Amino acid sequence: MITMNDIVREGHPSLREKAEEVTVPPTENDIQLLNDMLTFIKNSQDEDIAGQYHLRPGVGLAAPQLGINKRMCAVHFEDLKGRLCSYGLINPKIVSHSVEQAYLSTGEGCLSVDRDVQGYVPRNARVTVKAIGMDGQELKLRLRDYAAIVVQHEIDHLNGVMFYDYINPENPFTVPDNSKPIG
Ligand SMILES: OCN(O)CCCc1ccccc1
Ligand code: NI
Repeated sequence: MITMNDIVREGHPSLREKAEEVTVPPTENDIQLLNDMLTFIKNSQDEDIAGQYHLRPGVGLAAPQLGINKRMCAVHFEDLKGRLCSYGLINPKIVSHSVEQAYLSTGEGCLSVDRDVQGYVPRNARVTVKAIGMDGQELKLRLRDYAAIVVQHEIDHLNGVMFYDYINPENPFTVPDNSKPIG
């Protein structure tokens, strides 16, 4: 099972590289890895398992965080309206997005960042994502607010982008005019 020892931290090159497209159709190994990533996220949200294996709770994980430079990521969380959002995404691509931006009022964190980085992270409030799912089929997701923020955080990892790259260095709590707080 994936544990925190498998997650690379800041300074590891794979967090700043562009990950490679997964060949289509994905191999059994690709699907198995995505399953393992999804299982890690679920485990990290289970008090008992997380306590036993010292897992930091997370709502997503991207393959580069395991030092694997493949365009794969997984998300598993309930959005602020209690809707379950659980996906393994292969070669995800944002095909369109809103002009309006959104940011988590709590700021963001990252399993690959062992420090607290304060500040707002402005992102697209709504995104349309095309990807290949765990079943090898093409899927299209229309996401908004919290779900849009989490999936953008993960897709950023596939492009070597970290959440704090978006924080305004002069004033970390300034946000663009056309952005709204989430949560
Ligand atoms: O890349 C996954 N990750 O490091 C875990 C935390 C994910 C995450 C946290 C806050 C806002 C959006 C996404
Ligand atoms: Ni992260």
